[in-house]
This record gives sequence, C-alpha cells and structure tokens, in this order.
Amino acid sequence: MSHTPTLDEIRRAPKVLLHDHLDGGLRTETIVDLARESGYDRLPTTDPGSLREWFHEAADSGSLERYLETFAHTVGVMQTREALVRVAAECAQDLADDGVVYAEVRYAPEQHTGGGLSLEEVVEAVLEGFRLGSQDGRIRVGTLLTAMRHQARSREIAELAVRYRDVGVVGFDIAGAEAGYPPTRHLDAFEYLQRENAHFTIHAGEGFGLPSIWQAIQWCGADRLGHGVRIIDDITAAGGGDVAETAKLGRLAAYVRDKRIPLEMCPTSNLQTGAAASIAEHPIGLLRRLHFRVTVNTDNRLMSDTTLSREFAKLVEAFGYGWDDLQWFTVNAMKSAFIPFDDRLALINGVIKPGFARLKWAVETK
Ligand SMILES: O=c1[nH]cnc2c1ncn2[C@H]1C[C@H](O)[C@@H](CO)O1
Ligand SMILES: [Zn+2]
Repeated sequence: MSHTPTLDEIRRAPKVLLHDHLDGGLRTETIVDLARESGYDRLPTTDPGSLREWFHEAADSGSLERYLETFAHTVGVMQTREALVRVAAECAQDLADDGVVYAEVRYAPEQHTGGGLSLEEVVEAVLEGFRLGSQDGRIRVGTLLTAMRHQARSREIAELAVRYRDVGVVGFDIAGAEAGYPPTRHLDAFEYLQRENAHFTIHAGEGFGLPSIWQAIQWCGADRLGHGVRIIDDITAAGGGDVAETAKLGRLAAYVRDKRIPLEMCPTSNLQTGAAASIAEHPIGLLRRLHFRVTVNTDNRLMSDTTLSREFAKLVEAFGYGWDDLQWFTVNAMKSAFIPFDDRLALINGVIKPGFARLKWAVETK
C-alpha cells in the first residue's frame, strides 16, 4: 500500500515556489525589531507571538481588499536598505529550511521608497539579501518586480525589471485590489515587456472573475496567472458520473489548458480572501484532474500562517494526494519558472526527480 506523505516528509522534498510575496513572509520577531529600530509605532502589538496571530486573523477577512490592509505594517518596516537586506536574506533561509530549492519571490519596489531609497537602491538591497540568504547553496531565488495595479507606475517598474534581468530579476507582475483595476490599465507596461522578450505573470481571477483572466491572457499576454482560481467559472459539470470526466470547458478555460498556461494556485490565501470556501472545495482538485498546468504556492506565509510544505500537506489531506501528485505539481512549477530552459531542466533532472525518488524510497522501505 502506498504511504501517505506526512508534513515532515513533505518538508524534505525538493520543492519549487513561484508565487510568494516578500512583504507577506516576514518573521514577526523581525517586524518587531525593525519597527523598534526605525521608530515605526503603528504595530498592533510588539509581542511576536501575538503579532503572528494578529496578522493571521486580520487577513482572514473574506475580502481581498481587507486582506491587503495588513501589508501596511510589513511595508511600513521595510523602508531602509538594512531592513530590505535582512528581510530578503531571512526569506531565502526560511524557504530553504522548508525544503524549497527554487523560488520566485515578488514585491513592489514602489512601496519601499518612503524612507528615501530610489527604486534602484530598493532592487539592489533585495538582491543582496537574496544573495546572502542563499549563499549556502540550498536554494536559488529569482525576483519578480511587482507594480501595484491601483497606481500608475507599471511602465517604470517594467523597465526596472528589464534593467536588472541579468542579475537576478527574472520577471514582472501586477498585484493589489483586482476589482476596478483591470490588467489592461497597464497594457503599456506589458507591451513593452513583450517587445523586450521579458517574462511576466498577472494576478488575475482571484478578487475578480473571467474578464480579468481573459484580459490578462488575450490583451496583455501573460505567461502565467497569479491564482487564476476563477477559471473554474468557465467549466461546467455536465451532471451525472464523474465530474472530471463530464466537465465541459468554455473557450477561455480550454485555451488556458491547451496553451499550458501555468496557474499559480495559493489555496490557504484563497480561503482568507473568499476566493474559495474550503480546501476540499478548492478548484485545484478538479483543475489537477483536468490536467491544467497547476502549481502550488504560499502567496503570503505570514498572513496565511503557512509554508509550501503545509500547503501540500493540506492538499494531501483534502484530496488524498501521494508522492507522484506532489512531484507532478513540483515539475509543473519548475517547467513554468522564468529562468532559462536549460537551468529548469537541470533542476528537474538533477535535483527534483532524484530528490523525490530518494524520499519515496526512504519512506516506503522504512
Ligand atoms: O493575493 C494577492 N492578491 C493581490 N495582491 C496581493 C496579494 N498578496 C499580496 N498582494 C499585494 C500586497 C503587497 O504589498 C504587494 C506586493 O508584494 O502585493
Ligand atoms: Zn499574490
């Protein structure tokens, strides 16, 4: 009988993370230290344990807009070079401790200039932090630069991403409240990136539905979808029999699947913002069975009180996934990364497949 992966075993698996926000994953001890050093006096509490609970509860709001309000405190303490270097270095270490071997971590440089840093200084500080945090060789971290969708700086941030493309910035993204801020508002930035042969993902189909996904892909040319969970609205169950066998895909859902457009799914985050009702009812179950290119991600480890291993463990519990499923999600993620093809292949064949094989052998012969 095949063995059900435990949280502890999942931690030892070589995992890949494509959707994780730098300002959504700070250690609460670090937030408290940085607030003290910088004189930031708006934290709801300075006890790290209570602060951890505060973030989790405040983010558990059922609305993306209220969920996003909690970032005022993390962004608030990330306004100096030292703070950014420290947060990025700890992020790389925390991910490596969780067994992540490749990660793409995103943040919005425009949110970190309040203390006088230029956009370039922000980017360089974060790159330095990732370099320090990954120098033991356990993890490789690529950076995505995010533009905030309610602001009007996307073209500038896209140019920044291109300028730093050879030193660790691997792509671009837009984030923030989705309703009222469609992707086409930033068409100029996306067209620029396409002309530059650069990669980008777009948060779409989380706080708003199919029109947002359609625009992200068919107007803006997104390589991947951040969340994309509402693609489920374009899939109808024919009724009777097994849902995965009778499901009918609308034209947009069919396009997303046919083109193998990666979905950066973040199950726990979706429960908090109201994009899904429970893990068991999360569309990831059906989308995986329908062979969409699904990947599993954390979004914001602090707000969701999670890790990539925990996201996988929740899916194992809800859907009965085994090692082959976890490896499938991982290989999907690695194939969908924004680093060069030969680097992705080297990680799949040299790290992921042998790592899973060793782990499967170890747990099944134990
Ligand atoms: O899940 C999300 N949807 C939309 N925006 C998000 C999400 N998680 C974080 N953000 C925002 C808040 C952060 O300050 C910003 C950059 O990381 O991105
Ligand atoms: Zn996100």
